[in-house]
Amino acid sequence: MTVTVVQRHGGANGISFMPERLPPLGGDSEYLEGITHEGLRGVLQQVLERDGAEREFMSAVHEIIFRVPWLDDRGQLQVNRGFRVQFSSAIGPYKGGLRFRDGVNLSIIKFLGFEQCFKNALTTLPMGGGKASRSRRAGGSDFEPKGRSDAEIMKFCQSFMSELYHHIGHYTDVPAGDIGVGAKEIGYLFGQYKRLTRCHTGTLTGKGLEWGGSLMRPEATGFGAVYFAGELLADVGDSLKGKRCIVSGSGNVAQHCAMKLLEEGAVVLAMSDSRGYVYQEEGLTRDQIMEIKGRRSGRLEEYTSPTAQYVGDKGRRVWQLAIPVDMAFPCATQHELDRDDAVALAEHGCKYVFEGANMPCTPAATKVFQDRGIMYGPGKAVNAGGVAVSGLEMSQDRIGLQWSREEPDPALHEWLPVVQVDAKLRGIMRSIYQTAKAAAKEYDVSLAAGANIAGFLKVAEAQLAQGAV
Ligand SMILES: NC(=O)C1=CN([C@@H]2O[C@H](COP(=O)(O)OP(=O)(O)OC[C@H]3O[C@@H](n4cnc5c(N)ncnc54)[C@H](OP(=O)(O)O)[C@@H]3O)[C@@H](O)[C@H]2O)C=CC1
Ligand SMILES: O=C(O)CCC(=O)C(=O)O
Repeated sequence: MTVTVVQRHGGANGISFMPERLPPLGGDSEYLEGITHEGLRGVLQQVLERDGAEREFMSAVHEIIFRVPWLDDRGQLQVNRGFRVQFSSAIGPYKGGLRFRDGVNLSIIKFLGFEQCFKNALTTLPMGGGKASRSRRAGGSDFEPKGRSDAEIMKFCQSFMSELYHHIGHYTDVPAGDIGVGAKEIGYLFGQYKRLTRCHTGTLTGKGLEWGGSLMRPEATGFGAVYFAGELLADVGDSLKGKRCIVSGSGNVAQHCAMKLLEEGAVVLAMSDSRGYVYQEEGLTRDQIMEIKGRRSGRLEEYTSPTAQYVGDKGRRVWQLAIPVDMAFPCATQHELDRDDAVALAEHGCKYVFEGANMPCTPAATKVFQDRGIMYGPGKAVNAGGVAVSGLEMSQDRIGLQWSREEPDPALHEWLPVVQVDAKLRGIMRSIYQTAKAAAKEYDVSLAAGANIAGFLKVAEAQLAQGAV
């Protein structure tokens, strides 16, 4: 069952307009007018009770909220909530990740979609023969895969896709992974999509290499964050070599960020999860990070090492580690780094913060960075490498080829232009940095505001050129 909440005469922020399905804003009863289906009325009533305060935002975007029923291993019926929010398809199909995590709600999905819009605009990908990128879209569910069996995850994914497939397609809307959605979940989602549509198209990214995925999609976000940092440091006459770094999280983005930092000669002091962190004075080794990396569904507290220390997080977050630190890479989740954490980082000598996660620093934290002269790379620029390689995956799916990671494949380069995914990713991250910097200079604002302006202008100009539809 789907509940679509849209406004009759277009959205207040002028970004997205969808056909009318429900009456315009007004009293709650207006939303329910003419809806005779008992179940649908019940769901709508719940939506209004839960999210009724968000009327203005509800009117500006296309939101889809649906029930996801599935049977757990005990044969008990479970019902989760599924979400999808589409903002703008001005510069290409909607594009953005799916998040499966306890506590996911419409507000989180909206913020992710909003950031995604401008991030995608910054990627400058050549698509369909022109210079285009994808527009924003975000989705997910309050389903928590942690602690669930593979069979349960598969059943949930199949039920989730049984509704979502109505709204997606390789030229319409292309989901990917985010927190709680990795290669396994993408596989189950894709299988169900294919079963329902009978089409093997590139409708999801982050697919397995053998069935339409791109090399380097798993690494792309974390590697891209380090490439962005390298660009900024080089620009100010500094380098990553020997830099003492704290990386939060230990999931996809954090792991690849940490591995790339080591490759570039930096030192990774600590990594974390939602319960604590692992720390080693002289820096974690490649083997230790690889071992942490293997713990996707486990807990860091179960990680044992003769040298590294596990610290349970009882209000003392990884950012509060009382050791000299040069750089911070928050790569876990939104608002994980607050004002006190920013002050602690500043006091321990931190000079750079790069957001691998989406909006990990609170506004109060970014104010501290500004006041203390800490250089700050915003998420929509720093972590855009993931969606950029998703864009490359879409291109590969369209032409039915797989590009190489570094060296061109001699069998292909005779007759087709060859793209080396790693070089392309580096180039995209360089271009994002340069674009944000140029806008910051032109408008005399911070790098973060420069990234916002550059992303916004691309979307707005495309939209205006298309008659503001
Ligand atoms: N995957 C991608 O390509 C992209 C991801 N991002 C963003 O990067 C971030 C991480 O995503 P991803 O690595 O894919 O997700 P994963 O699910 O792979 O990993 C998330 C990690 O963050 C940890 N975490 C969650 N909440 C907290 C918290 N409050 N404090 C400390 N650690 C926490 C998790 O720990 P635990 O196991 O305890 O839950 C886990 O280690 C998100 O903000 C996502 O939106 C951005 C661009 C692309
Ligand atoms: O690869 C994608 O489509 C989206 C990745 C993502 O979730 C993000 O950029 O925040």
